Amino acid sequence: MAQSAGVLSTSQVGSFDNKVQCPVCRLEMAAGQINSHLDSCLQEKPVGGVPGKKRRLNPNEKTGGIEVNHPAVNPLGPVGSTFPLFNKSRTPNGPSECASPSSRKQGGSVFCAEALHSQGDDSTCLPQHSLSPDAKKPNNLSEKLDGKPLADKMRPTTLNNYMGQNKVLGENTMLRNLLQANDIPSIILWGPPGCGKTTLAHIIAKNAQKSSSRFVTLSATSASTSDVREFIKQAQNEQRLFKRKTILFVDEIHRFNKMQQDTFLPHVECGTITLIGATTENPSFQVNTALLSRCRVIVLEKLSVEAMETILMRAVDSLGLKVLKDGEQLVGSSSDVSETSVYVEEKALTTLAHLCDGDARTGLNGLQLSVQASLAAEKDPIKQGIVIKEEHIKEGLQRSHILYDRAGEEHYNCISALHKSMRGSDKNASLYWLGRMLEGGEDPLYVARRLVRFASEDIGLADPQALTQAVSTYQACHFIGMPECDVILAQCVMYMACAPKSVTVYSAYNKVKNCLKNHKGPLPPVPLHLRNAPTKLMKGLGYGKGYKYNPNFSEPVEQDYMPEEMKGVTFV
Ligand SMILES: Nc1ncnc2c1ncn2[C@@H]1O[C@H](COP(=O)(O)OP(=O)(O)OP(=O)(O)O)[C@@H](O)[C@H]1O
Ligand SMILES: [Zn+2]
Repeated sequence: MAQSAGVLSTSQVGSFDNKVQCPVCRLEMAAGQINSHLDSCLQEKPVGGVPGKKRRLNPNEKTGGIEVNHPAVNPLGPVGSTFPLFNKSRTPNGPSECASPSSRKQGGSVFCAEALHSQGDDSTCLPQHSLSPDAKKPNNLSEKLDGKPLADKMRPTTLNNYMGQNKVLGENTMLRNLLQANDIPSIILWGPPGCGKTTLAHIIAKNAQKSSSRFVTLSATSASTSDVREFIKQAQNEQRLFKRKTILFVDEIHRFNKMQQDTFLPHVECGTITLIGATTENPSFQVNTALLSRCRVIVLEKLSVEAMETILMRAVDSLGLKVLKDGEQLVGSSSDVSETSVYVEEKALTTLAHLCDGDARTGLNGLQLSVQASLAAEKDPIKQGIVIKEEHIKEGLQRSHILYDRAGEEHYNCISALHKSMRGSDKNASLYWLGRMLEGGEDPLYVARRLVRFASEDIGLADPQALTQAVSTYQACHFIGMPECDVILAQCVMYMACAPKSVTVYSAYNKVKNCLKNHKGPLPPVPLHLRNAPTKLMKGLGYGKGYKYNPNFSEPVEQDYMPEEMKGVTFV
């Protein structure tokens, strides 16, 4: 029997004395009322129950930490919809004023109708339409560059335009097979910034949309535990009322505290929620083990230079830029130069692909900035074509994007490289790694703390002064901060690299720790003669008895300091 979108069968509604929540306005009501409520609720949703007052549709409307990607403003269209039912009634099927028959234009942004993307390739659609809020003026470059960052506009919506990551997404890989079978397990995407974690999550979600799953984004940085509970309640309702699964995308999942992660657990387990987490941090340290064991970890890699070149070329095409091959000159071939042409040197693109270190966001936004800067600098663009050169690209890449991820793996990799270079007494390498961290925005105190540790661990008694140097460095950095403290750290790093090294203390103390760890049975008591005897009772018990106070003896004193059973054990 045909059923209208808003009507639920009795079996979906469940028992009449059950309380359910309306998936549209989230009002709680008796299950028996939901059908009639939905009919009116879907017509028009009043704000706070005031009839007649329309609810505004905000772009990327936020409810606490829960981001409801609204199809009216999301280029992904219905994929991002939290309440597809509601949206269905609001967005009539069929084309509207966009140039492409399968695209719709709403709320100032144009996006492709589901139908086109789900056929496969989105390349026909994305470059033409999604670059500009006004698709009618595709030739106006600066308009194309307005609004959202280029990287966002270029976000692929199908696997066809998703570059690289062949190890996990190539033919016959587990993930691709699961994607094709539309059988998505809970996964954690682990990879460096801008390698396509969020993009992949969206592609997966879009795929799942075909089986009418719901896709919700939750930001681990802003969602509170009550947001999480609220979200789970909704997911349960969706499951109960519409038999609809919820795919939850949690960016930066490592930022969720253990309690928040725990809240998800049972719901991931029972299948109410399919979790897609993204993290730049090693999940084995940062994600709750119980949650980790219920998710597959997919490791994404930095994008290769070739993949980056393809991504950049796609952006160049969509912006309508022309590529100036190596050796080609603009001047002299004036017949080719049309009035408003903007050219980009092939060499400049290659440089960009190398410089962005596998981070597509940095690459695309670097391209955007350099194009914008060149346009702004050109006084008389009508006369001649504009050429974007390698140096423009280099300027476009901000210094802070020196390929250093302060919070992630890079942070640990670099500090480890610094430590090892100093240990190897390589001044140059030590300074280099220091520079990589500081110029990348590392906290100077983090480096200084490591120097303090190094002074003792690797230099130790070979030059006890090193510890003083390191502590002074820490304090100096604390007083003056960056950028002035950079040279202080450099001085100390040089000192450490050049200092003589000794690990005698470090390894002796390790032996002590091991000895204690491996001790079987109760630890031996402290010998009575070494105990202090502040009270009569203790004295009576023999505390301190027979202790030889060394200054009282002119000769070296023979006395045991180790417990009886440890006699003769040495660490140094
Ligand atoms: N594999 C890819 N193929 C094509 N474009 C990509 C790819 N990866 C990233 N991009 C582009 O880079 C942009 C940023 O990527 P995305 O948001 O997926 O990165 P991320 O890995 O989630 O990074 P972060 O950890 O910083 O959030 C996308 O909008 C898209 O334009
Ligand atoms: Zn309602």
